[in-house]
Amino acid sequence: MYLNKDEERMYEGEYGNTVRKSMEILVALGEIYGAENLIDITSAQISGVSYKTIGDAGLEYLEDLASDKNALAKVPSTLNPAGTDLDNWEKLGFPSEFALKQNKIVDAYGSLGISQTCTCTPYLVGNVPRFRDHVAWSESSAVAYVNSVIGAKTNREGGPGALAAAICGKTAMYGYHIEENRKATIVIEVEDKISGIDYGALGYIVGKEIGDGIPYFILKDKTQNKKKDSSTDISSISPTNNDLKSLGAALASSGAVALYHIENITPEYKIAGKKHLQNDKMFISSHDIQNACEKLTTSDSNEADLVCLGCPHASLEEIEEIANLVKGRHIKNDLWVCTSINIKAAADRMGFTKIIENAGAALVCDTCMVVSPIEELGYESIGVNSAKAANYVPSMCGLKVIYDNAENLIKFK
Ligand SMILES: C[C@@](O)(CCOP(=O)(O)O)CC(=O)O
Ligand code: SF4
Repeated sequence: MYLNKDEERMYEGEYGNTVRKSMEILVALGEIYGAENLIDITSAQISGVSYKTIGDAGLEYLEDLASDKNALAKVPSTLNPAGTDLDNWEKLGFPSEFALKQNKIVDAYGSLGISQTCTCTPYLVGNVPRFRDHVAWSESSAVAYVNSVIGAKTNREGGPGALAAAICGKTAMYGYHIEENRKATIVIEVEDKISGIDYGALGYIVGKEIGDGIPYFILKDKTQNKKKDSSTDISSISPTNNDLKSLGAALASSGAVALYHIENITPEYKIAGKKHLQNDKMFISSHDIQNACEKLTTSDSNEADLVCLGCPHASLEEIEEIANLVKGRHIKNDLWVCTSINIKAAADRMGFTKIIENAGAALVCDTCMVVSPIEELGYESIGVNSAKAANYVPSMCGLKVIYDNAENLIKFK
């Protein structure tokens, strides 16, 4: 692989051990994937933050990298969710040994110049690349969002690869960084109008079917087409950014999707094309969506001990919707709304946090139902409106799942 003079100096260790090790990781990845050179990136997003997923070995690795005071991230970089709410772990009942180790992990990242904002929706809080920027992100749902909705370019990096990229300000030129590799591989025609949890169910079905393919969605609404007496072949419904974050998260969790296109909606749909895909088509009906929702529910009961919303981390609008739903009422189940500290600060000011807390629920920052040790908090069943969470919680936490919209999951006294 070709390295320029400065990259060679990094590789030889002239900038210290951490830069050298990081450069070695980037070159090794580049060689595995056949990259010819490195490219500059404008941002990084680093997974591998929760003590639950990286353990003591991960903590040691990070403390070793952070002991080299010459190493600092070269580009704006943020962290994935941690295993606890870093400020309120005690109040929420997280085990103290876990919380202590968790704080050490986040401190090590901080010493490396990585922003200690722990969120899987960094694109809502300032880590916002521009169209066509090269970036190195690793949270799979954020990778899907930044590639598809924003049109920046990233591979699905692993945690160490994204951290190495942050420290060097570079990544290897292969995969989704190359224009040619961003073309759609299958057309998915969604025949009936979808909303709410249907987007997650759709992502779940398609991800399972296509693995690491690139879907080109056409979202239709049969009823509307009938009314207009036309059956045009273009997307006729318009998902919100929240719908897109649910769709991408699900696609990336049941499959290894990193990029999707939606006709008339996402920025690259015209270049990604569908003309070359005459024979590669899949049709999804409301019946398929209903089946997927049922499959994602593993609990026999219709009432969960804990309802956990915000996977990926909730936006301010989603928090407002929850506040409107619970305002002046008392919730029977425990309810967590997971988000970033930045969005919570805005929710505090808007009065949403107070409303949610008065109803008996909590706005939980920095963490989520998958990467926190909820299995140690005595819950047996969980209600989620995220297909990604529904897909991961049984194996990552061992709880029974109910997959439904928030208004059906939250029970009132
Ligand atoms: C499940 C996930 O959202 C969170 C756990 O990842 P990690 O602990 O940051 O490695 C990771 C992913 O989907 O990329
Ligand atoms: S499991 Fe969901 S909430 Fe947790 S880090 Fe992943 S996307 Fe975010």
